[in-house]
Amino acid sequence: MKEATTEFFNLPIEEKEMYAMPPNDVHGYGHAYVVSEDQILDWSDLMYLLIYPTRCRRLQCWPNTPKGFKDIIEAYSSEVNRVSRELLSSLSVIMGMENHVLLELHKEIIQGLRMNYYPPCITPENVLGVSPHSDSGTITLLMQNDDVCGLEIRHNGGWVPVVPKSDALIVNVGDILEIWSNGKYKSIEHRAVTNKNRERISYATFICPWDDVEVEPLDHMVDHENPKLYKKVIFGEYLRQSLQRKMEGKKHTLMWQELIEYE
Ligand SMILES: O=C(O)CCC(=O)C(=O)O
Ligand SMILES: [Fe+2]
Repeated sequence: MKEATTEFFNLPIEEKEMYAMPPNDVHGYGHAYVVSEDQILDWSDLMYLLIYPTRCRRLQCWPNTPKGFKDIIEAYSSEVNRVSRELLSSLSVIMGMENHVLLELHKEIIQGLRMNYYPPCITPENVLGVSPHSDSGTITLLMQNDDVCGLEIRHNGGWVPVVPKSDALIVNVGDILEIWSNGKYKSIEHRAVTNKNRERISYATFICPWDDVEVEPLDHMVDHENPKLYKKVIFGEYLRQSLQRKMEGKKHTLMWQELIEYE
């Protein structure tokens, strides 16, 4: 997976543009969160593919080069899908439910793969690879290069690097798990910084509920001491709203909390 993806991003731009993301779309090769002509873009390219359910795939966006890349993506993603189902099952138990509950709440898992490519940057202090944000789904499973740092998480008002470990996936809590758990598990604010000498690639698999799933704090996570903190959202609408905004850390989740206070 790592070799094939590196080869893909190192192809001439004309070849990568054969898979270009259409305007107002998220599939294919391009750039995330482009919301205005005059914004400063993040120092990265990406390739986004919807993997599951298979009937939703846009196969014309799946790269033909390098040879066999499609099969590699398929094999990698089906293993990550297996791991994510195990994680949802354990999380259900940790949250005091039967092991199938979180998976069922998704109706059908939507799984997306975002491959982020960060070229070296001669002035890394002036740009970000990815601006601060939290992921919108339930959980994210992230693989990164073994030997190039870049990912940082927000902790105590500062940024802490997540040092790569070979053969390890990083699991991020996303906004939907934050809502279901009524804020017990907070989605993690994170960003990626760039590097002067080395390119870096990361592979983020987003696990999300089906588009029309209504998400709100689970009944048993709300009680006298833990009043309901989030209002109900429809996942698809929530996702589209967050894609239309320039990333600004976790401001969007705070916004709903305010909404509920004023309701
Ligand atoms: O490159 C990274 O480590 C982070 C990527 C990321 O946050 C994302 O794709 O949502
Ligand atoms: Fe992210």
